Amino acid sequence: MTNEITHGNLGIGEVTLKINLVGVVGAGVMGSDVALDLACNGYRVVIVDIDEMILDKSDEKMKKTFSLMKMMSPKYRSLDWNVIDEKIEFHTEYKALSHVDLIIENVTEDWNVKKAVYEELREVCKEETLFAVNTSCISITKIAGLMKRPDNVLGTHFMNPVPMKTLVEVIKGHHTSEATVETVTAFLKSMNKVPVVVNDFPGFVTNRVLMLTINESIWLVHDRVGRPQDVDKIFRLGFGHEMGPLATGDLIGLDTILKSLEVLHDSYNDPKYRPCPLLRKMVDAGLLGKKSGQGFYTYDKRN
Ligand SMILES: NC(=O)c1ccc[n+]([C@@H]2O[C@H](COP(=O)([O-])OP(=O)(O)OC[C@H]3O[C@@H](n4cnc5c(N)ncnc54)[C@H](O)[C@@H]3O)[C@@H](O)[C@H]2O)c1
Repeated sequence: MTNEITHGNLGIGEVTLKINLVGVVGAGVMGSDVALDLACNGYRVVIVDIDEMILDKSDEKMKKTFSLMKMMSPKYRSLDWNVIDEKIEFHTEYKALSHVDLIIENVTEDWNVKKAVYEELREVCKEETLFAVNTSCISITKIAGLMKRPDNVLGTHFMNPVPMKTLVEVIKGHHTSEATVETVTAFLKSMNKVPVVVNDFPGFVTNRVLMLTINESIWLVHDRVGRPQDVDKIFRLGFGHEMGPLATGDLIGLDTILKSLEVLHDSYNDPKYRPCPLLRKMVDAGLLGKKSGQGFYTYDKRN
C-alpha cells in the first residue's frame, strides 16, 4: 500500500509529497513501538540503532506487542505478523536512511546523543526529508539549528505505549514551516493518531507538568509520606488517572525521567525541576522500571 499525502489535498498548494518510506532512528522503548505502529498502518519502515543486539530485541518486542494488540484491538485482528515484519528493515548503518521521506527519531533523551545523530542524518538524508523528533523535553528549535533545512524539523511526542495511544503532541519549532506541520499532521492522521499542535518550549505541554508530578511523587516516597502503591492508588481512585505517577515513571523508564528532569532544570534554570535524589539512586542502581524488570514495582522482563 502506498500512503500518499499531498499538500494539494491540504489546500496549501500543488506540491505533492509522497511518504512511502519512513526511517525510525533508535529501537528502544519508543522506536520499536513507533516502527510497529507504522507497519501496521501500511508504511514501509527502515529502523536504525547502533547495536545489532538491540535490533534483535526490538524485533522480538514488536512481535510480542503485536500478539498483545491482536488480542486487544479489532484493527489488528485481520493483520498477519509475517506481512507486518516484512515491511520493517533493521539496520545499524545510517546510510540505509538515504532514501527515506520522513525520519521519526527516538534516540536516548540526551542532547549530546541527539546532536551526534542529527549531524549524521544531515549528511545522509535527502534534502527534502522531513525530521520528526520524538523527545520528552529537548528543544525542537535547538535540534533544527543543526540541520540544513530547519524548516523541515518538528517535534512529534508520541505517547507510550504508541500502538494504544492516539494522542501525538506535535511541536512547532521556531523555524518549522506551516507546510511541514500540515504534512506531518496529515501523515499522523493517516496512522489514526490525533495530533495536537503546540509551540516549542522545553517539555512542551505534557512533560512540563508530567515530569514535575512524577518527580514530586518520588519525593513523597523519599520522604516516607507514602508507599509507591499508596501514592499511585490515590491518583487512580482520587483523580481517576488510569495509572499512578510512579507506575507511569516505571513505564517511561526512570533513566528517561531523570534525563528529562535534567533537561528541564538546565533549560529553565529553575530549582522546581531538581531531580529527587531517590530517582538518581535508583537509576545508578540500574532500577529503570519496566525495561530493566525493577523500578518502583517488579516486572517480568520477558514482557
Ligand atoms: N519512554 C517513553 O515513555 C517516552 C515517551 C515519549 C517520548 N520519549 C522520548 O523518546 C526518545 C527515546 O526514548 P526511549 O524510552 O525509547 O529510550 P530507550 O533508552 O528505550 O531507547 C533509546 C535507543 O536509542 C538508541 N541509540 C542511542 N544512540 C544512538 C545512535 N547514535 N544511533 C541510533 N540509535 C541510538 C539506543 O541504543 C536505544 O535503543 C527519548 O528522547 C525520550 O525522551 C520517551
